Amino acid sequence: MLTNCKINNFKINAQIGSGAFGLVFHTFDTITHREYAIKAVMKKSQQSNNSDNVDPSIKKSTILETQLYHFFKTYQDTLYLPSVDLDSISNLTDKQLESIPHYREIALHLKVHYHSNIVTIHQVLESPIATFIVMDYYPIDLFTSIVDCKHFTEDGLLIKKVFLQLCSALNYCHERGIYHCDIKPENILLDMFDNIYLCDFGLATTSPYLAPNTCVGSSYYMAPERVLCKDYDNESKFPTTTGDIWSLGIILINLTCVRNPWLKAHQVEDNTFRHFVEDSTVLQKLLPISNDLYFLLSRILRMNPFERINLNDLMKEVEDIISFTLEGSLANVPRISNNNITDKMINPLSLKALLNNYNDELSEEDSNDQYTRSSIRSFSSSPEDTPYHSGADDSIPSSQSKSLYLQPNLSSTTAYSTGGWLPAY
Ligand SMILES: Nc1ncnc2c1ncn2[C@@H]1O[C@H](COP(=O)(O)OP(=O)(O)OP(=O)(O)O)[C@@H](O)[C@H]1O
Repeated sequence: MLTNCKINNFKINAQIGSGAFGLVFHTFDTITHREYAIKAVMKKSQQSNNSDNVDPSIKKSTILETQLYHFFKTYQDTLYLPSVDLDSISNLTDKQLESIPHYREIALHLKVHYHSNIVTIHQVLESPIATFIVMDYYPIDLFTSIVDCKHFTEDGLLIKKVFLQLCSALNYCHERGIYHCDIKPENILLDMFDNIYLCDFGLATTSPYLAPNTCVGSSYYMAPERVLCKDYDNESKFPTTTGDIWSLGIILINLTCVRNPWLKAHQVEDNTFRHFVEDSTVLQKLLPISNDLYFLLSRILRMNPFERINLNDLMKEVEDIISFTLEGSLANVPRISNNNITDKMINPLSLKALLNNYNDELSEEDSNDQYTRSSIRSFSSSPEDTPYHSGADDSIPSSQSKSLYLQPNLSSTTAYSTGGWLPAY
C-alpha cells in the first residue's frame, strides 16, 4: 500500500513485516542505492487517540498502516522527517521513557547494536504518527531458513556457527543489563554468509528478575516460570537471563530437529510438556536427538531457572559436542577447533564493538565533536536489527510466533500430544 512512498532519501519497496505495534518496510537509499529495513513504531499518543472509536479486534499495526497511508497522501507520498540523535535516545532514563514508552525498544536496542550479531540502527526519524527506525536490511530470517529452506539439516558446523553467534549476541546483551525476552527464529536474521543478526527489542527489559507468570515472549519459546502457572507463589522472583537461555534450548531443537517440542511450557495445558516434566527422557522419544544433545538439553531446559546452564558453559558445550542426532548428517559433527573456526564464526568484539569503545573514549575526550562521532558511527555500521511488556503498550504481553510449522513428529508424539498439531512437516 505504501510502495514507492519516500521518507527522506529512503524509497519504500515493500512491506516485509507487521507485528503488534510495528510495520517493517524494505527500502532503498536513493543516494547510496543500499538497502535498509525501516520499522515504523506507533506512538503511544496515537494509540490512545484512537482507542475510543476503534474496534479493539483490529490490530494496532493495521491502524498504523491506514494512518500512514493518509499521512503519505497528504504530503504527496514523500515525507521529510527530522532525525533524532541516537546517543540522546540511548541515554534516556527509565523515568523519561515512561512518557515516551515506544522509545524503550529503540533505547535498549541502541545500547547493544554495536555487537556484530545484532542489527545496527542507523537513524531514528520522528513524525507525528510514528517513529521510524532505519536499520540494516537482511533478506531472510532464521524461521524461513530452518523450515522453508531446510538450510541446517545437513550441516552440523553451520548449526554450531549460528547458535554460537546467537549465544555471543545474547551474552553481550546480558553483560550490559539488557534482557531480550523474545528470542525466537523470526527475530533472528541471516546475511548471505550465514551470519546471524538479532532484532526486535520490543519486549526487552533491564529488569534482572521477573515475577513468575510474567507472560512475556512467544509461547513456544517461553520458559515455564514465565507462562501462567499456579506452581509458583507470587513472592518469588526469577532471573531474566535464564528465561532467555530456555528459549535458546528450544532454538537448538529447532535447528537440529526442525521441530518444536511443545506448544507451551505449561504442565496443565500441554500434555507433551507435562510428560517431559515427569520424565525428561521423553525428549529422546519425541525427537531424533543423540545422547550428547539430550544431556545438553537437559541442562538448558531445567524447570528450576536457577539451575540452568550459564551462557559461557553452554557455548563451550556446543563447541565440543560431536553429535546432534542419532543418525543422518548431524550424527557426527566436528568439534570447533582452531582449524575449523573462522574469524566470522564467533566475533563478539568485532570492529563494531571496538569502534563503540573508541566512540566512548572520544565522547570522554570531546563530547562536542559531533562530526567525528557521527562519522565513526556511520563507518562502524557500514559495509560491508503480561503483565510485563516494555514496549509501546503494557496491555500486550507477548508477541506472535509462526512456529506452529515447526512441530513434533506426530508418529512419535501421539501418546504425549495435546492434539492440535499440524501434520508432520
Ligand atoms: N532489519 C531487518 N531486515 C529484514 N527484515 C526485518 C528486519 N527487521 C525486522 N524484519 C522483519 O520484520 C518482522 C517483524 O519485525 P519485528 O519483529 O521487529 O516487528 P514486531 O512488530 O516487533 O513484530 P512481532 O510483534 O511479531 O515481534 C521480522 O520477523 C522480520 O521478518
